[in-house]
Amino acid sequence: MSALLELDNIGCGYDGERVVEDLSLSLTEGDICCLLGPSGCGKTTVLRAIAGFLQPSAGRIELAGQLLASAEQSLAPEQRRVGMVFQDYALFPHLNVRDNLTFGLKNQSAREKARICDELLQLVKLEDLGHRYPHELSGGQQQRIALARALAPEPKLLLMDEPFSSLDVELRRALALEVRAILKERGITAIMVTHDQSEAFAMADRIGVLNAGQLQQWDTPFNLYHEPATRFVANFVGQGVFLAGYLLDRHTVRTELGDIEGNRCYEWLENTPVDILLRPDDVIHDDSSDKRAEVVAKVFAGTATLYTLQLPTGSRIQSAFPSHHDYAIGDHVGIRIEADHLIVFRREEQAVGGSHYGLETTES
Ligand SMILES: Nc1ncnc2c1ncn2[C@@H]1O[C@H](COP(=O)(O)OP(=O)(O)OP(=O)(O)O)[C@@H](O)[C@H]1O
Repeated sequence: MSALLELDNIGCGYDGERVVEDLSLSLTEGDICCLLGPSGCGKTTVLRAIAGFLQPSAGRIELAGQLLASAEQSLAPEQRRVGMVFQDYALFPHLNVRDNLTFGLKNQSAREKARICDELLQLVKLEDLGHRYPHELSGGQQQRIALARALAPEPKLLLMDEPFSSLDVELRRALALEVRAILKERGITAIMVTHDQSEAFAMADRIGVLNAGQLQQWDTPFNLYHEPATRFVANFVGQGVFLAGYLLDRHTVRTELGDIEGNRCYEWLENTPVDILLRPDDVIHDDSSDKRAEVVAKVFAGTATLYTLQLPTGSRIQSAFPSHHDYAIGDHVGIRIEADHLIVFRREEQAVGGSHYGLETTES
């Protein structure tokens, strides 16, 4: 599949101040992507630049080979064939659902508009509500109508800015999956902005993680979790903690939990100080293990309980135990590490000898 949208080193901001720097990404036709990141990192700013509400001060934005914007020129929003769904639905309160849906259709006959309307109402499964006014619809129904309205002019690209954030958690999840199915059915290419990871994971083929206006990684949900490219992504996506250690050889990290061997080769020298990312599913409950840790916090989550465990040196790790193992704060539990995808980042300090990090306590 070819790239539909290309952002090439764009920079943009407000009042001469750059908010987004050197951002490049390429979106394949038919893909749904999410921009994910903490509040204020620039997600909406990127969306506004693509929609045409903000002109980039550097770089180029192209859609299907056509230049949408650069520092020198900018195509008007209505000429871009880019649809937009907003957080607050933005339906016209004085128009009923059918009139909302056809509002943006200027060149079609009444008959053609009626056909498009029927088709879209069927797509979002609200066939019987065409006569209702926005205030007579639930939040989820309003957002489905807002989606249908954005699809009516057949945009090449759909942008959605936190489309589910006004809805309660249960409805958000359900609607995220439903909207994904609708977009896939129509082969719509879309970008959604969210700061909710589970929503991004449920919706997206590809996720861009932003921090302070910089794209940290543009990847599949699987790779973001298992192969985070930066410390920020490792911290921001999923759960887990860093445990200090140093490189024993090119495959093995020595930590206070013993020597942990991963499935890859590191290019750093022996004794390089590193931090190893341990996800809760890398730390396995094992009563027969001689590695012990103290339970210092626990969060029950149905099928599993997330324990925060303190090691003899005071370092803390997390582990998800099946929830029928019920331990109390202060209990000591056996653990072992099972980490195939060993995620390691170099720690910026002097190389160390073998007696650091309380390793004496865990070496046999
Ligand atoms: N119209 C504006 N004028 C000046 N600064 C702005 C304007 N809009 C946004 N900003 C600033 O630009 C930065 C990025 O804002 P943006 O809305 O893109 O963040 P975001 O990642 O979408 O955040 P959130 O998740 O909170 O919506 C913030 O520091 C914000 O204060």
